[in-house]
Amino acid sequence: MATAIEIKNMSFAYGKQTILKEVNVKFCERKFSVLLGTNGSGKSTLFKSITGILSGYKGDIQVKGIPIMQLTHKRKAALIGFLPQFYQTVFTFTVEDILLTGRAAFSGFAPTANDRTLAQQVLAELGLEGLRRKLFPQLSGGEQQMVMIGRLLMQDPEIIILDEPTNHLDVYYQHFLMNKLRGFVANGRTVIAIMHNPTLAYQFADEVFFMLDKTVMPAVNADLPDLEMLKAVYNTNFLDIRHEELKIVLPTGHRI
Ligand SMILES: Nc1ncnc2c1ncn2[C@@H]1O[C@H](COP(=O)(O)OP(=O)(O)OP(=O)(O)O)[C@@H](O)[C@H]1O
Repeated sequence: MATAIEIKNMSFAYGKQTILKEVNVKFCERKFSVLLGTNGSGKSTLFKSITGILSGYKGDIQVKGIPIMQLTHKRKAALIGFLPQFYQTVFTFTVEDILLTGRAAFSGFAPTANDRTLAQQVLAELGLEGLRRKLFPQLSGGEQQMVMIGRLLMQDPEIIILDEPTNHLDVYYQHFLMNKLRGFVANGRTVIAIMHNPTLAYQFADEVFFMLDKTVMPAVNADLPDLEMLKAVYNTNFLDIRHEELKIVLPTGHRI
């Protein structure tokens, strides 16, 4: 299986605070990989490094064999799309404007007719047609999140990296989005996401990874919830509940 992203001997510190230590991990092409881990364990720091937002790391991060920092802006936009955990717009852009900014690396600030047609298609694909002329800052958190997913679709990168994509989404839209992400993979894209819900991770991902002790560990079996690993990561016990094909892992909430 070809590698989309490879991280070799990577370490990162904010000042004297070491966040990531000797991370070695490969994310496969055309797979849906999920990274689980506790708050503050370094997941976003890792993803910001993978996407070239943070550059102060030691070691190597390669995208399809090329060090991320050597990619031109346009090449990077064709390869990697990133949904950050936090975003803010100071300008009162409409939803359509926000979608069109997804094409900025390719069309500059002059969207083409094709870009506008694509925006219509993306709105339809995500069931957001009614939001087209609305002002982005006036949308609900979940609506904004779906529009930002749409912006990624406009960019149409080979590798989609998402930091907590189900943030703000209701339970229906969480499943809707996870199915969409599976669809992207079926269409040949690579998806890598940080998530906080182990049940959704095991339900939808091809590969599961854990952030533990400042490094990334792969799950031994992404089809079978690893209760011992979950316990080590989250410091709480988990119940493993089966309902037909569904594997539900439920934290008991008691600190060990
Ligand atoms: N810009 C920064 N300067 C200094 N420390 C930072 C900075 N950004 C993050 N940190 C610290 O680095 C650690 C890792 O943060 P990070 O955002 O990578 O965690 P995370 O695993 O994504 O957490 P969460 O699940 O809560 O989003 C935290 O202790 C955080 O306080």
